[in-house]
Amino acid sequence: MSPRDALRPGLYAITDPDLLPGDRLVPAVEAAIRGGAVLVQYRDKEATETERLARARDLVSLCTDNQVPLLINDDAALAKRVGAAGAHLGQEDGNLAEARSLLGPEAILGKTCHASLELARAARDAGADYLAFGRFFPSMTKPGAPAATPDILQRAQSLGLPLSAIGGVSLENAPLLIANGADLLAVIGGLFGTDDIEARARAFTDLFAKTTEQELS
Ligand SMILES: Cc1ncc(COP(=O)(O)OP(=O)(O)O)c(N)n1
Ligand SMILES: Cc1ncsc1CCOP(=O)(O)O
Ligand SMILES: [Mg+2]
Repeated sequence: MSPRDALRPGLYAITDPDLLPGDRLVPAVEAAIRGGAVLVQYRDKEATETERLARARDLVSLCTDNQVPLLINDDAALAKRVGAAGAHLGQEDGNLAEARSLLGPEAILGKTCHASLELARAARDAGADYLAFGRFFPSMTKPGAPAATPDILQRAQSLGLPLSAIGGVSLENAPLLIANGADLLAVIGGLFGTDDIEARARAFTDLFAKTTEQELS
């Protein structure tokens, strides 16, 4: 199965260098995976290039062993260098077509669309594999990120790609995002800011099963 085919609904665990300094990174991501995370993103705007390379390599090894795709934030070239499953690109992080030609047809490429259907359409047409919206709730990690409301998830359903929701996602507000159509819950503080990462990941994961069961009954 290609990494793209492995994309399925669930918890999208995104790392943070302040919450997971140094040696805490790998065990924390391991715990998130044990708790059911379906996708991992290495996001680190603080480390040196050498540190980023080493940490990305450690995560590729962990995620490959666990058959969970690892995406690199902002940096398709680093994704290529370490053999990651793909990259997440914001509006200022370079072009999807270039990332696709660098990483190949099987790579997973995500694109930030904030709260804009127009950006989402453009991302789909440029070859994104999932569309990322948010921030939906106040975020300590990125307080200034442009705000979105859950109805954008409903409106983006027609684009036919998996939808990711980010920004202040917690166990309390996650059901609203899932009910509005989020396939992936992208979480930093609400996951890696907790004492028991595995339990929190499992609790997020269980929300997907519950919402699906409710939809079926
Ligand atoms: C899954 C996901 N969604 C949104 C973002 C934000 O990307 P971007 O707008 O480029 O902001 P930074 O993360 O680079 O600060 C993301 N990384 N992942
Ligand atoms: C990267 C990013 N983009 C929009 S909000 C955000 C941060 C999400 O982190 P948290 O889950 O801690 O709010
Ligand atoms: Mg970015």
